[in-house]
Amino acid sequence: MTLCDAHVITVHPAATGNTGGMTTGSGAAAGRTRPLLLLPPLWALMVGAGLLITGPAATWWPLSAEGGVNAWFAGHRTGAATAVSEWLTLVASTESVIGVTVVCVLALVALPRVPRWREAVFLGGSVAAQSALFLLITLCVQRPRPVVSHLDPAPPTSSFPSGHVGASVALYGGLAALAVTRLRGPWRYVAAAALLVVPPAVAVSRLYRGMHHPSDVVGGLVNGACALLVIGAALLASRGRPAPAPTVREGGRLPLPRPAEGAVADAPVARRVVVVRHPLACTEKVAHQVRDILVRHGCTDVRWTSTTAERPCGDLAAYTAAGRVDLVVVCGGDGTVRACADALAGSGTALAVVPCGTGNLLARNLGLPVRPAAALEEALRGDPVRIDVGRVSGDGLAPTRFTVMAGAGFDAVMVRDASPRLKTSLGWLAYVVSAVRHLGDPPMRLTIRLDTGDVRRRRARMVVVGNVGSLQGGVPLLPDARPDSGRLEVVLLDPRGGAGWLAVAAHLLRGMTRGRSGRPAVVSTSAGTPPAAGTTERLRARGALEYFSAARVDIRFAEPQAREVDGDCAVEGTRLVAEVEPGALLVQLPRSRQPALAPASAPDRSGPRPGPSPAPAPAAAPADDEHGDRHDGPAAPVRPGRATPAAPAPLGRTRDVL
Ligand SMILES: Nc1ncnc2c1ncn2[C@@H]1O[C@H](COP(=O)(O)OP(=O)(O)OP(=O)(O)O)[C@@H](O)[C@H]1O
Repeated sequence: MTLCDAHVITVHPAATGNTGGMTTGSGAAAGRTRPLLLLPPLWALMVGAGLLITGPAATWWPLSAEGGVNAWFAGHRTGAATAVSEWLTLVASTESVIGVTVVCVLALVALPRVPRWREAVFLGGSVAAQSALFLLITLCVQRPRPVVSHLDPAPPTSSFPSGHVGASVALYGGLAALAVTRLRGPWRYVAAAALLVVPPAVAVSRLYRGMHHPSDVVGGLVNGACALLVIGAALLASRGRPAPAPTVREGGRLPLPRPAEGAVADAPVARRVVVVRHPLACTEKVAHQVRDILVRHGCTDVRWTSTTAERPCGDLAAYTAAGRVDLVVVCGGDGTVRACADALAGSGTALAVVPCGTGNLLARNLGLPVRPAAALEEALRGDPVRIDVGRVSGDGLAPTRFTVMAGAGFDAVMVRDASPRLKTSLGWLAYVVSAVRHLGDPPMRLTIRLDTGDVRRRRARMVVVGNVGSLQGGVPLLPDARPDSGRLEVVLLDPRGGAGWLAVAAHLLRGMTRGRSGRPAVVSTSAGTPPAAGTTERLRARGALEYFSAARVDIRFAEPQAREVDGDCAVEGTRLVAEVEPGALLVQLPRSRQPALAPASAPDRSGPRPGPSPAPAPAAAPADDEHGDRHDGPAAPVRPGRATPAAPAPLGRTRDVL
């Protein structure tokens, strides 16, 4: 089914998880792996060359002159040259090559905003393929080491081919290839040139140290280069230069290419689509992919709007006000998704997330692929699903909606103080760096009221109210949060000393490894008093984490505190009120993320449709809180993009560049 015949379903509570990596059709994958078939003939050729060198051709020129070359190097050894050659040998030693490869592979997966799985596999695969070829060749070819004094202990393997040289070609040549093809700017050529110097330098060092004949190092160069070319052809060749970026005109229709041959079979008729693009987060390449995917899915009426710091969902409100919009494709991070969700909640227009941000927590929690193109492709093949949104307000904080989490204290200062430069280079690790700086911040004094329950006094370093619960890496901050639960989950963090922080870390790590089984048991916190009706509360990690669940949460701080909404920082204030709008947002989700689908006739929990009519909200009886304020249940809904007149402050941009 495609968007054309979409119906409304509800998301299953377990529809969480995450995938990343490559999405390829089986035919394309088969074509791509074809170069790997070259490896056996390459091995045979190398073995043939080795047998020739050690057999009939051993006395032919230039092989007959190889002993002279080794003797010349041995006769010209100096202290400095020996030290340099020792260092070069170390750079290409088995331990170094394995260590550098592992670090680079991990960095390729963990550091970029979107994990570079293909590049990581290319690098690791090239080094592994080279090693395998080397070992298989030395099983068949036995060549003694040169007859000069050796500066290294001679390994038991054959002198032909050089393992050090082969490994250095695969590793440093592979890094050079990645630098040229995946980095930008002129300095990438400088980096590549520096990396490419390593293998020849290692080759000379092996001759100098008397460990190999010249033909051995040539064999090593050929071995490493062949492994690199074969694995590169299998993994990278099809992803060469991106096609020219589309001309995405603000508000304009896109020039429509003819549908590609691989167009989806059941492509719908023209659909009215608005693409909201954060121009700094969503690259031209991704925009181009989005355009092509939409075309393949038969979406011919596509309007693009760019966001700005002041208009975080661009002209979306104008488009939805002007007429029917079937789908809003959001190309940005959680901040852009939040702004669009705020405009679309209760409207019946579906939203598709193209994760282009640093955190992309909504996409991760909904189990969307983290690669932007794959996320859109899968979403368009799926169905619109209703999820809850939270609605947050406070002193100086205009009522607005969130899809992930809102909070105050530690997480808010972490978001506020994350360096824009580090976010660009390290991605979400920049938040970790910022968090470490605030580990010693003093706790907040606060009161919390759940639904119409009692006001509880607490101290905490952080309070987070979540619609979904996982942070980057699957850290289960709110293990019971479900985007369709009709409730919000709350956590108070109050670790006492280093032991408290360790207990929190251990608890979250256990939750990561155990997944859902790590959810906390329900316990009463107030000496035998059962949880109030409709709310639960739990203490975990030696009391450092306290969990609550409610449809409405009212938090007041003794002192003004930093606050954040879906990763955008808000002005400091003394109050944070959050309430759930059950099923208010339609999100296009892949079928694979919907283990159990409710029938198409599932009741629409979002209540009223767009416009000024009130959105649904949990029933809450009027009540006075301890400050004497009257709550008349959930507040009236926020009109998309509207701020309350009470001098609200807009959510702040936390970085200048992405
Ligand atoms: N053209 C622009 N120039 C500068 N800032 C912008 C622009 N467009 C949007 N913004 C700001 O970017 C923020 C949203 O960025 P983004 O979508 O990447 O969210 P994020 O919160 O950083 O998410 P993530 O953590 O997933 O990266 C909003 O604060 C918005 O005001």
